[in-house]
Amino acid sequence: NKNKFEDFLYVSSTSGLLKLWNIEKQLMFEVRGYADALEDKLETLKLHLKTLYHTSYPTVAAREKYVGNPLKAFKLLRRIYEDWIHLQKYTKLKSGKATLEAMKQLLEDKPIWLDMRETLRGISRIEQTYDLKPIDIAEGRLQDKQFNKKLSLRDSLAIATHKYEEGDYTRSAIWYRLAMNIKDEPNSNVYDEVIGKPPSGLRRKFAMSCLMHATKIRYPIYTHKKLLAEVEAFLAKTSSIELENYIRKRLAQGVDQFVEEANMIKQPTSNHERGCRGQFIKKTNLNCRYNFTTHPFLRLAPFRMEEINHDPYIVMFHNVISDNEIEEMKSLAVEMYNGYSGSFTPNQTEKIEIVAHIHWLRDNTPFLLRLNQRISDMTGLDVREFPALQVGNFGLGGYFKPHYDFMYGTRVTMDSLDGLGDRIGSIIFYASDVPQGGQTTFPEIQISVQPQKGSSLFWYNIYDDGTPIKRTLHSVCPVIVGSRWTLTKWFHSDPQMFIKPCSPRKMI
Ligand SMILES: O=C(O)CCC(=O)C(=O)O
Ligand SMILES: [Fe+2]
Repeated sequence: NKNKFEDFLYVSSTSGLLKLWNIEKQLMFEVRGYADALEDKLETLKLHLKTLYHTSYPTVAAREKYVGNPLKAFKLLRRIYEDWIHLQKYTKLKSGKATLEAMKQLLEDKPIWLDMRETLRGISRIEQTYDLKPIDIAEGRLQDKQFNKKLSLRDSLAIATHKYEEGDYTRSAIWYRLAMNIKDEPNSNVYDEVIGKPPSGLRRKFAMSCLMHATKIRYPIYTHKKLLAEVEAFLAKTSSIELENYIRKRLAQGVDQFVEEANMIKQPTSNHERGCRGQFIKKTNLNCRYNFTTHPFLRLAPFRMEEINHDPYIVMFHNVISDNEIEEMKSLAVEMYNGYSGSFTPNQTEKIEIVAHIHWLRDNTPFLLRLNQRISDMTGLDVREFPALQVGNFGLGGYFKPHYDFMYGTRVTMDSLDGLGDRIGSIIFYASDVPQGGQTTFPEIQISVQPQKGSSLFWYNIYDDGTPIKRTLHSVCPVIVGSRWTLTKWFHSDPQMFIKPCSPRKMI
């Protein structure tokens, strides 16, 4: 069934990636079954051989004596006349037919090219956003954590090729260089025999990347096509000895040289990136307090509220969803769909991306009722007209570009607002800790919030007079390590007409 996964990418959520983990587990089970079947056959063949001759007959005289025995001679002739053809047939029998069929079935659901490309983009996004060094990634260091996983020659090669195709020649040169330096991998003989030898021509690809990199620095505005023409013209008048010298010189220079050269045409670091790298200065004029006021019930069980920012008003509520509730949420959201990035700017040219997998909880389950009640208690806002909640689960390098949650004055129609008016506020429940990356970041006000399991983040997107608050621009940093789960609700304006607590309109 080809269409089943036409659009659904495994890599876009950890729950999708878990499916892949299960597929590989089953594949390994089948291969083991296949190997067992081969072993059985081997064993049978060896046993059969044993039934033929028990003694060796080293001399001609001994062998002549053997065939001189009528019983032995008769058996010999009959065997070759009748039996051996069957043995020959037996060798041709396919072992482990069922396991081979099962493997074929499993591989029907293998990731499609788009999945592979998104995986490569995810890795690249982590590398670039957090300014990680390729060598660190290849050796299993992500920020300050060392993991016991290294990238293989084929892994590095796939990344290098991807960078080249994406037009990042600096990094493709660095990754090709890295791939060239990977030698004597453990079990590489077995790997080469089963999977095939890794592609050759690494030196030339490295040279191409170096030349494209150098040319791009000279002509930053050139398209890929023009750069390629320039490089090919250069190559046409370069002898193979000259090229080899060039490669040696480039290899001797090391990677710092590449980075230094690339810095000459590099875009400045964005606030989103700075936020992800933990470079925002911590605000000090903020308080923690208990919210007793939005609902009478809260006088008995107040929410612990931490102010994150004053204008726009952003607060974090602590311990507002329990581990049990989170498990319940996940069990209600087994089937997940692509969640797309929507850049809600009027003249957007950017491509829409799959950023996570989502599930809309719409059924009137006890979970939904309970959470909506809590959200009302926490915020004082009315959620009865739009009770649905959105579950989100991010994948490898999953992120969200800077965007607004309001739709004010954009191409988005009222239909997509469920006819309930603009999204005046947003609340995100963090349904997991994220050990590395995955912060919710506000680039304009330079605030970055690390998800904490059980907490939630709430802010207003729009002033009481209906003006959108541009400073609510926010993004999600690429997840480096961890499984990022969220539960989101957007508050629409119309149901709040008479109850929204008045926050003063401030001029910015
Ligand atoms: O998951 C987050 O932290 C924010 C997600 C978000 O901005 C959105 O879904 O609009
Ligand atoms: Fe958002």
